[in-house]
Amino acid sequence: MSASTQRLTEIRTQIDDLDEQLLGLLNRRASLSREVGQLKSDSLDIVFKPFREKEVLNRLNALSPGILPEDHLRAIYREILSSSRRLQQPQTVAYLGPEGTFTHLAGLEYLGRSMDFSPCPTLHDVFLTVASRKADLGVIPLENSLQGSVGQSLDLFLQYNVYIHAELFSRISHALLATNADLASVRTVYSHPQALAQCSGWLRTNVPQAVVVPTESTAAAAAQAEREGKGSAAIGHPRLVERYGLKAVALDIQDLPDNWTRFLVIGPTPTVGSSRDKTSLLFTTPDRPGALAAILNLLADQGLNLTKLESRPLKGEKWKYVFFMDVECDLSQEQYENTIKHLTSLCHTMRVLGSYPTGPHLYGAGITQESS
Ligand SMILES: O=C(O)C(=O)C[C@]1(C(=O)O)C=C[C@@H](O)C=C1
Repeated sequence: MSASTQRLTEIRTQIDDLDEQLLGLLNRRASLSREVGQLKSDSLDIVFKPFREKEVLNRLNALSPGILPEDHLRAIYREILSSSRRLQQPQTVAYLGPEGTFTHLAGLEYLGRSMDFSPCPTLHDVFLTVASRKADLGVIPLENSLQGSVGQSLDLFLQYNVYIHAELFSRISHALLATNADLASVRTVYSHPQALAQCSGWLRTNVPQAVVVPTESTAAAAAQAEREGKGSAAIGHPRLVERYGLKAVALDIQDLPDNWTRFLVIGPTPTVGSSRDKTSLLFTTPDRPGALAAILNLLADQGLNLTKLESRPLKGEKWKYVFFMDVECDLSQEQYENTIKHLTSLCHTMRVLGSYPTGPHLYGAGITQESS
């Protein structure tokens, strides 16, 4: 036996030994998690605690000697936490399907593979499924760094009593997918309106002859392109290639390379407990001069930073608007009780959509980076 073969045998024996220890430790962790699950079920508490998960990940990252890269540590723990949640109680996650949409892939990368992911044909169905408690959680796209808000998602918060539990940012890289690799033969390009808009420059330059047709999702577009064959293409995640038997005719076709979508994890009940980083609010203002300014001044006086303020038309009431606001602070804390009361008195209607931790930035393939 050569020296290197002997060393290899020694190393593998040590790895086996460490794996045994890891197995024991993972089982002990699982058993403790089950106990937490029992306590939660006795007090009707929610299984998914994103702030605690962020705390676990950040603490380990700070303690890590660094041989294992941060991204790997986070990816491994994503699955440990996913399994831990499942041991407490299997969780169904509704998402805008079918399989392979950006929402699905972002949800998998954030929540891990031990969740029961359940596709919904429309965003409306995701909200309905969560609000009617047919799913424990839902994943929805909220806004894109190039195209702005997904108006439908904002509007659906008005229709359904669902709450925000977590957010995540996912890098979006689009591909043109078709059964046939010849760009000149493309007559129709299908995709979700957001994806079509994010690639509009590329489409104009590279397939000017093609008609663009919106679909409910990028994966639905891929299925359509596959059904129609030659002459049809779809825009979506390159991974749709395997699911729908298509070719990736062009990669990275979004008009700007740094293309990110912010997704939200929603649930049927509000979150409670430990301190979170930000709060989302939905409100309407009285129809009088300075109504919005009074709200903004109140937050400014408290030293609270706004990270988003967007108005949407109030359906059925022409030229009236509803505001969606993100505040960089956990307004559910007791110290903000008076601020919330004051805010509510300044609004016509006001709903706290949730307080939650600042989300990680996901780069695909399970490698993640936490935002600062
Ligand atoms: O601390 C909890 O509340 C737990 O349920 C434990 C645990 C974990 O495995 O660390 C599992 C699920 C939660 O989302 C957060 C953390």
